[in-house]
Amino acid sequence: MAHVSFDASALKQFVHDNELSEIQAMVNAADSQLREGTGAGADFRDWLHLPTEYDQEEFARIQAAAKQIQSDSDFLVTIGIGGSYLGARMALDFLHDSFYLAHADNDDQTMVVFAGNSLSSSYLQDLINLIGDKDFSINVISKSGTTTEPSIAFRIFHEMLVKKYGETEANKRIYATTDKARGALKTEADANGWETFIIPDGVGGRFSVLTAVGLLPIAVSGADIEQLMAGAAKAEATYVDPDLTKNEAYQYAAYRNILYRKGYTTELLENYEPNMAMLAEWWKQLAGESEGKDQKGIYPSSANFTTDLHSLGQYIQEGRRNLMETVVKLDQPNHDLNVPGAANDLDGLGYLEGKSIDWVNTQAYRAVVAAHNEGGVPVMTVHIDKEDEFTLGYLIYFFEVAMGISGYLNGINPFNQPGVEAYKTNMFGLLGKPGFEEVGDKLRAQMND
Ligand SMILES: O=P(O)(O)OC[C@H]1O[C@H](O)[C@H](O)[C@@H](O)[C@@H]1O
Repeated sequence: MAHVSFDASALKQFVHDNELSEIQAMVNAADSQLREGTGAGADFRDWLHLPTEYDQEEFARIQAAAKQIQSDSDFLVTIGIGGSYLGARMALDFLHDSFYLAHADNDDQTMVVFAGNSLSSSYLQDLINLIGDKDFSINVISKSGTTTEPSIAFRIFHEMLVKKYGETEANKRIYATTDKARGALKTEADANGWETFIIPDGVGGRFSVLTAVGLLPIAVSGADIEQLMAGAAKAEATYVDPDLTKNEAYQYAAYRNILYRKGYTTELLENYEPNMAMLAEWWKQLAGESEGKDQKGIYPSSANFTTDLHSLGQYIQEGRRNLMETVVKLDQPNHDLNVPGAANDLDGLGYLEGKSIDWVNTQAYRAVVAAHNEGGVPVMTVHIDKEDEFTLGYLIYFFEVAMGISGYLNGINPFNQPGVEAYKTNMFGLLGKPGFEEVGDKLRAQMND
């Protein structure tokens, strides 16, 4: 059985059979842009071959660093935001049990915790309290080395580390993942002798989970990064033929573009497993930064089922008809339970007695697809067979390659993100960063400060 399979059978009333073959020529063109580097942003396609061409020396150093951290630390504070955070975070949720952090007192396990992904001081204080006087190391991750949120968090935990261990020992407990030559973090790392890992030039942040950015924290958590890469390598080999009848990742890209052009401008990535909520957050950056530009693009959103059927469900069923859905459906949960019997059957669930809860979950999924179809919402499904490293690597590559093709199909550069600078310039103005005084003055005048 395929580890990841794409199912468009519920699109029949929304997309005619001929439409897929009619978009094939455009897919061929997008494929050439992506594979041959003739499209915009061609310098940022090195993620395409990461699973098979990863620097083996660096991979071995990641494994060795993970072992070292596991042996000397109760916590790894992983500091980063956006592409320097979401991949590892979603992988941890996906690969570990639902109450991962509740095991923080287990001496045998190094807990990976995250900082620098918001500007919440309460969060930072809570994390400081959680670590308490336990042993910890830091993995600071930033391609640019100057992003505000991680830089502030790093100051906090760096200071805490030096206070606890002294300068020399602290320097041995800092692992910096950054650009190979440029940037503030690289300069600081070299000056202090921190072990460094590389975010390759040709890999943008949102495509970097299969570099040290994701691999080091994932390995520290105890997950098998060789299997993760093996799954991605299998996907790399699988999704090469541009023929839409043979390439399911390309099919996904094609269908979402066909639907987008019909007015389905928002896509919800959905799951039926709470530990996949962060998968959607990772996917939202991948899709949003890749495609939302030049005043166009599918708006990537998400919903967690069956939970949100009791909140967003009404809107999806009957609200404005601009929604499409992509369900990531797990076919085989790690655990299954049966619905227990009850003496009095007051809740009327007796008819489910002895049935597996996962079977109930799957019937819910099937019922929702039919209801949403009926309500005018096209639903696609990406089936995954289990929640393990191999399948996750496969799934990561499925979405990455689909996003590259999808961006070119919509006539944009999928690999830049010029729009993220606008708010930063304003923020630097308001914060009084040297060089941004004029912006600050102008904004304050507008705001009547
Ligand atoms: O890794 P860094 O340079 O710190 O960047 C972290 C993130 O922040 C930026 O604002 C970009 O929008 C993201 O694409 C990037 O992943």
